[in-house]
Amino acid sequence: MSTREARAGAARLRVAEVSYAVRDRMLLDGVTLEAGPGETVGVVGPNGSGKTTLLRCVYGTLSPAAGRILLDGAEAAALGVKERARRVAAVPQEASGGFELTVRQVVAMGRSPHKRFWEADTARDAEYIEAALERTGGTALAERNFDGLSGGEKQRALVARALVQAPSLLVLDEPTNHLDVRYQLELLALVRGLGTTNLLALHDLNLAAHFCDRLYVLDSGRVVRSGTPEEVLTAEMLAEVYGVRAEVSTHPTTGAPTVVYLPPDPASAPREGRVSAR
Ligand SMILES: Nc1ncnc2c1ncn2[C@@H]1O[C@H](COP(=O)(O)OP(=O)(O)OP(=O)(O)O)[C@@H](O)[C@H]1O
Repeated sequence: MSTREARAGAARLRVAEVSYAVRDRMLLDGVTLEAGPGETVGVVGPNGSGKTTLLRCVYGTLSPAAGRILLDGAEAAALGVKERARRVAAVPQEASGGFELTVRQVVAMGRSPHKRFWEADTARDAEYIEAALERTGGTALAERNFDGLSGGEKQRALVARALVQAPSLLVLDEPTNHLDVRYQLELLALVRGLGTTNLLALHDLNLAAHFCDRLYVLDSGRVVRSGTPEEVLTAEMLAEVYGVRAEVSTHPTTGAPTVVYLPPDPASAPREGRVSAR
């Protein structure tokens, strides 16, 4: 059975005017975002702009101070923990400890929202697990200790765990961070091909252009641009939001916008809070 067959459907996500503050600092300030069923939506923006905070609010490890998060029209906060986990699977940025579990055991944990806590794994669970391991290139890692894996291998195991959860919304925070270029491309193609609704934080704007249907740009906790990659990825946006010079063209083979970064103009002063060019 493929993970595509296992999927419960694709969710409609609506984030409406969500704010989140720590002490008196607004990390998210009235963020509104939508992802339609089956859409792959990218969240981009400079370091510290609020991407991880937003994703955590969506997958439920943070509760927004204001605003609403709706899954297929239902308040996410009102869903039970297990029901939310049946609908939303997350691949967080930092893999926490594997508690000395094997990769197969870590991946199997993704089935738990679908089971009673005393229920043993069934043959069907095993099929989900094998299919997810295979699709993420993790079959050969299955009996390895999770804590002993490289960053990229851990990332792939966590994606496999999210797949066996059979979510209708998949939330991935910098999923390509530790991956070599082949796995970056394979992983994003896999995620896009699942048919789930996908929300991804990405730093690589060329990958975002190629794999996302729409993008939201965060800056200082606010959405400052949104639209198709063609609409959002402009030299003007890169200068304004990231403080970099860039040229954007349409790739002759893929047809996607392609960003080429230029060295900083020595005549222009560095942006406040940014590392100056050496
Ligand atoms: N618990 C916290 N207490 C105080 N500040 C926090 C806390 N969590 C996050 N922040 C701050 O909130 C801002 C947004 O953080 P967040 O991790 O959401 O950004 P990001 O866009 O994901 O960044 P990056 O691209 O570096 O991963 C940052 O300035 C961060 O330092």
